[in-house]
Amino acid sequence: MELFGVTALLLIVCAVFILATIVRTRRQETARLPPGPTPLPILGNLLQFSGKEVFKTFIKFAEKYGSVYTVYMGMERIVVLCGYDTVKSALIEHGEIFGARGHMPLLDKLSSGGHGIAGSNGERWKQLRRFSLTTLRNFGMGKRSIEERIQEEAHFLTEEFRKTNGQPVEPFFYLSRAVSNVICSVVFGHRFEYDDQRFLQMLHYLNEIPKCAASVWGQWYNVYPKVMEKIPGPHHRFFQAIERIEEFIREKIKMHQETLDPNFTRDFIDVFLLKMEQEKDTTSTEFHMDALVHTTIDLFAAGTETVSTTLQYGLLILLKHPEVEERIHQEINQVIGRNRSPCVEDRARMPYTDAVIHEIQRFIDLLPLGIPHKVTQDIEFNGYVIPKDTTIYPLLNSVLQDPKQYMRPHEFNPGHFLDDKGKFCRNDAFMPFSAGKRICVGEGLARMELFLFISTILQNFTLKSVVALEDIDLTPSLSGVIKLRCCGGCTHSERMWGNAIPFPFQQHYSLFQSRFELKPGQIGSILMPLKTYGRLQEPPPNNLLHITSGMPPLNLCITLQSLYSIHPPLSNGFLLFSHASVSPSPPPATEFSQLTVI
Ligand code: HEM
Repeated sequence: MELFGVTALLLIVCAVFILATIVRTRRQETARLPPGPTPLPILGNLLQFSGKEVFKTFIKFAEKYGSVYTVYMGMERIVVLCGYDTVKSALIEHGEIFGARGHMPLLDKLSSGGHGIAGSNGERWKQLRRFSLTTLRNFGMGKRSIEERIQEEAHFLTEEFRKTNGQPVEPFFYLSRAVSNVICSVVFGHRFEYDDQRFLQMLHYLNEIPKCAASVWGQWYNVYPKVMEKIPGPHHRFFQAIERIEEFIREKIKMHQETLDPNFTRDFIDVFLLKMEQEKDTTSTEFHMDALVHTTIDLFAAGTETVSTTLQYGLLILLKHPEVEERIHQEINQVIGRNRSPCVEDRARMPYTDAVIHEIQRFIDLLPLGIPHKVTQDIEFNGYVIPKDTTIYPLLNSVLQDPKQYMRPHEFNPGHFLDDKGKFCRNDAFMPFSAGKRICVGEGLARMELFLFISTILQNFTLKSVVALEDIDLTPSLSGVIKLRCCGGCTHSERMWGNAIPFPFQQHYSLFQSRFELKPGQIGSILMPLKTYGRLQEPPPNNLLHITSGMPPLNLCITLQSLYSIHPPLSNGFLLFSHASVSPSPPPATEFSQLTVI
């Protein structure tokens, strides 16, 4: 009995000693880490986050713990960097150490465990990034420059707008095709017709990626990937989308292999295939089939959704600020006129337009959290020690809306990029593309596209809102890793994605009533997929339901209700309230056509 008592006592002493050692080691470790909110076991600080606008919680923490702090997303330790000075110091001054890609399960899934540029590190990342930048640059200077490809596409886009003949249109529907065609032309060597079924399928799948990243489901997946893999939910659409995109890219590569001519490289894939051939005997080569597939996916995906969402959001902002749009029209009139297409050189002579585009990007703050980095070694930073391999969030939102850098950070104000003489003025805290070693590969291309598309659209059309300006809501409908802002019914669709719980029909009903009025003789179009999501393997580009005027509102609602009850929304394609109508007549010599937006 006595022996038992002594053994028990010894065990207790040992347990207390071990526990004390663990607590001491953890204290020592955490004492040197940046401060932060106290985490719970397993959950970390998750309960303190607002599901919808994660970045706002990050900003709140910064107010309490300072510009460098530690949070735990589940069990993963993350050091968050806030404000221009801190982010610049890390990504630029200590760029070598802060320049690695951090852990992000959605990205790992997209890059199939670290192939491609965005998800890789080390020698693989260096080689693939350098190769992609050089190849993109060479295409820029080649026979048919990237600028010409964008001009051509902007022309197709305005022609498409014109074809709608006064009917309302949803700009995103068109913008994503046009933008994607630019990167397709560089990567695959050709553009697609706007009604090409395969192309539309791919756009549908591409659209699932940001939607997942912006949704609560995507955020949970980023924290508990293994658990979420097993739980059903809309995030599985993302996995399916990646598989389909990968199949498509592999098909394209196969076609390229069959027709490859070493003396005439048509596009990015051709140049990569030749590089693979050159290095086929080098055992350490990074140029193999998986790298080609995933680098192509990176360019195709990153090159489509980012720019088209920026354009879509940008048009909405211009709608809300007609005085800004008017000044762009004046600048277009003075510098470009009506008889030629806008070109990149015009940008230097159009400071106001340039400032507006910068301000659009700053204001919409597309990737508020940035994309995670990690540190490649222990580093003493701002008085703290960040251990090797810690995931880093460079909070781009805190840079783009840093009150020390921008006069009125939460307002849309092109003056942020203009001096008192109206000249364009740079601001180093303009970091929508991030900064340092990992800065966006497509920055140059994206900036060219934003300028050429916006100036071409406004050279041909004026935007007109059919709702009161104060009813135009610029709040993003979803905001996780990426902010999404869609319009009209799309907002609903995005919210559905976020919550995955169907909204009661009544809400749709009131939305229709408030936003969609059919007048006699007028045709309104509602873009609506007719297949169920469950059965839907392909996007439904042509399954558009056109509801003509004269249909009694009741009928309209019954039709929608019955469709809605069987068909949960699936993408931008669902119930997209038309957003703009385009004047059918060619532009008069001195005036612009009208793009009426609801
Ligand atoms: C408005 C448009 C765009 C925005 C706001 C944007 C923003 C960003 C941001 C914030 C990053 C993360 C940088 C970091 O890790 O710190 C990034 C990375 C990247 N972007 Fe973009 N991007 C845009 C357009 C494009 C385009 C058009 C392409 C394709 C040509 C592209 C390709 C990439 C790639 C490949 C990466 C990964 C770079 C790396 O990990 O080294 N992006 N982008």
